[in-house]
Amino acid sequence: MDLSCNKRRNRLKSGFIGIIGRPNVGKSTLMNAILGEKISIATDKPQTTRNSIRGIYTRMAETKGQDDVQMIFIDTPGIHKPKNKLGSYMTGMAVNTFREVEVIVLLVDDELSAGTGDKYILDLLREVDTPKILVINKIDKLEPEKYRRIYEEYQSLNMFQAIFGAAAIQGKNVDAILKEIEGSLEEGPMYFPADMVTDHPERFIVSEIIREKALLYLEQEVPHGIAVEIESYKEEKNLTSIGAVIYCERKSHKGIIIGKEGKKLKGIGKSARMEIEALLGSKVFLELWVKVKENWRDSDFALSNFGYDNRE
Ligand SMILES: Nc1nc2c(ncn2[C@@H]2O[C@H](COP(=O)(O)OP(=O)(O)OP(=O)(O)O)[C@@H](O)[C@H]2O)c(=O)[nH]1
Repeated sequence: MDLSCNKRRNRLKSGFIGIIGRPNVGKSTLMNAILGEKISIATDKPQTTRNSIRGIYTRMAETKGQDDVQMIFIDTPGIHKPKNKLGSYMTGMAVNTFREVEVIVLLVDDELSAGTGDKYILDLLREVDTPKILVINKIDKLEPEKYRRIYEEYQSLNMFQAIFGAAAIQGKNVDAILKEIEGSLEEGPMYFPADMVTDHPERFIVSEIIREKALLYLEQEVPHGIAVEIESYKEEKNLTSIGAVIYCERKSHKGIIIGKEGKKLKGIGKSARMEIEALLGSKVFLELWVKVKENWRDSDFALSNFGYDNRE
C-alpha cells in the first residue's frame, strides 16, 4: 500500500487575472461579487477606479483530489482614449496589465457598433496573446434580442475562448466565470495567505470610500477632478481618527463640494464614516477638508503625489 498519497497535498492552481472594460461597465461590481467583500468602489459615475486594485480569491479544496485555487484579480482603471496625463496614465497601466496576467476578462454591456469605445479596447487587446474571456454584463436589463446581437458580434471576432452573460450586481453567472478562469490556470505558488482578500492597506481603501461618497454626493457639473489624500490616520483602542483632504481643480468646485452651510461635506463625511466604521470594526472620527489644486490631473507632480505615478 502506498501511504505517501495520504500526505500528498492538493494541487494549487494560481494566477493573475485582469478585469478590463470601458468605464462604468461593472468591473468593480464583478470583482466585489467574486470576493464577497467590498474592495473596489463602484458608482454610476464613469472612471471611478483609478488604481489597479488587487482582490485575492482563494478556495481551498474540501476533498482530496480537488485543486486548491488562488486567483489574484486586478481591477484596471476604465480604459478610454487619453485626453490628459491622468488619462494616459490610466490607459498605460491597463495595457501593462494585459501582458502580465494569465487571463483577461473583458466586460461589455453594449454592441460594438454602438461605438461606445470598446473598439479601442479590442485594438489594444489584439496586441497580446493572453487568453481572453468575454463577459456581457448587465443582462438583467438587456433585451434578449440585444444580448444575442452583442454575443454574435463578439463571437465573430474569434478572440475569446468563452463568452458569458452575467449580472454582476446579482452575482449571476459569477461561478461559471470563475470555473472558466480556473480552467486556464496552471499549477503555481500561493502568492498570498489564504485569508487575505486584498494587498492594499486599509488607508487606501478608506480614501477610496471617501472618494466614492464625494462622487455620489456631487452635482453633475463637478467633473472627476477630485482626489482624496489621507493626512492623518491614528488607531487607538476603540477609535480610529482620520483626517482627509478632498482636492478639487477649481475654486468654484470647492464651494459645491462644501455645499450650503457645509451640508454637502457633512453628508459625504457621515456616509463615508459609517462605511469606514463597518470596514474597520471600530468607531471612527473623520475630519474632512476641501482644498483646490488647479489642473492637478495634468501635473506630474500632483499625479505622483496622489499615488498615480506608474514610472518605475
Ligand atoms: N443593472 C445592472 N447594473 C450593474 C451591473 N453591474 C454593475 N452595475 C452598475 O453599473 C455601475 C458601474 O459599476 P462599476 O462596478 O463601478 O463599474 P466599473 O466598470 O468598475 O467602472 P469604472 O471604475 O468607472 O471603470 C454601478 O452603478 C453598478 O451598480 C449589473 O449586472 N446590472
